[in-house]
Amino acid sequence: MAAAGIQARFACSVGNFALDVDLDLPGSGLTALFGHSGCGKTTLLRCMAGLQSADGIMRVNGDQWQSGTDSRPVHQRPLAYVFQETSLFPHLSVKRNLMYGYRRIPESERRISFDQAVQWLGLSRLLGRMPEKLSGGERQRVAIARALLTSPKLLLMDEPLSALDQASKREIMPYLEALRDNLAIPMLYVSHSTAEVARLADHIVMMDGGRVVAEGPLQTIMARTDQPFGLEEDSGVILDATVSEHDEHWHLCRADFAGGHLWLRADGHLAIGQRIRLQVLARDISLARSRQTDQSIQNLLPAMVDEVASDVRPGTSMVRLLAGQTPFLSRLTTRAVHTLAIEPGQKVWMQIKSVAIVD
Ligand SMILES: Nc1ncnc2c1ncn2[C@@H]1O[C@H](COP(=O)(O)OP(=O)(O)OP(=O)(O)O)[C@@H](O)[C@H]1O
Repeated sequence: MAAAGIQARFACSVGNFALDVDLDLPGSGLTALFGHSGCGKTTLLRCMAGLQSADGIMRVNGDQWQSGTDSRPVHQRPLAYVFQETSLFPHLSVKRNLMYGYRRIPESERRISFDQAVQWLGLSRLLGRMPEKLSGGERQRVAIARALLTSPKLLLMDEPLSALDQASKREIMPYLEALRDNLAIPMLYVSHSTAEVARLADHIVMMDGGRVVAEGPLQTIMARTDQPFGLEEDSGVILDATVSEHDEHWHLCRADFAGGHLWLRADGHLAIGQRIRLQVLARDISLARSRQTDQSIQNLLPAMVDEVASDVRPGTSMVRLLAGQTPFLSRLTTRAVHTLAIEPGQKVWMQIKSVAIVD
């Protein structure tokens, strides 16, 4: 049976820059390509698309696009590419922009219906508008819907939000989350922004100097004590959780995740059953050998110490913990680690001072 997932192995040079990657990525969900400017993210997308010639292999859910010198040209690769700057046809309405690619796909090969794309991107009220009458965020939503209506098997997005202001970014995020949760095809999403990646990604590829320096599920990468994500002050884990209970009296709500539950301040808009992403920063978790109830912190979770990275900076250590299978990070002084004799395998209580909803 054909292998699921994306196999992308490329070696190429562009001027003085060399790209050399060997990736096996999930065949669905959103994979973020992350790294400093010039590390090769766009070059990698261009190789995948066949826009940049490279030696290598490209397979998408069992469909081979390239193997050695046998390489399908870009127009024979069923993918869609969304860029930072949208290029809608200025003389066509939103609806006609959307129909442009859709009409060219034979009905039997259409995998996403017109109505479905319009609904996912919230475009029903915009169909009659001309592109010049759209905000930047609306234009980008139209561009994404138009890309989907070509029925791609892979969606490539190169910094699709970077030309937008903060308000437009916030507005478009829920649509991207809906795509991540509903689209059957994989999405590769280039971004510089840790906030975007924390909110949207299921999987991360970190690049540096044309190579992959870390790769894996978001939760796993964020919980590494060596912090390949490059975060310092903001190191912490991301949890997928579900709102399960409201405590009206104390204005709190309970969010369940795979390894337990956490209480957070109830924002009126959270509905029971709603899926949310939570961030718990390493600096907001302290550890105790026993369950301490005579203190103010309410979120107390039992966990096992998985790894201790001493002196990640002078005097500061990073402790990786597991609550069930869910990893957490706690940043402690190295003195506290010694005083409490924190070591792998030990059972401790995490005292979690603050939990934030990623939005
Ligand atoms: N046509 C070209 N000729 C010469 N060098 C190039 C060319 N295109 C890209 N490069 C170089 O290749 C390297 C990788 O570029 P690439 O655009 O892939 O990086 P990136 O990670 O996407 O960066 P950014 O986040 O700034 O978009 C850079 O050093 C760039 O200068």
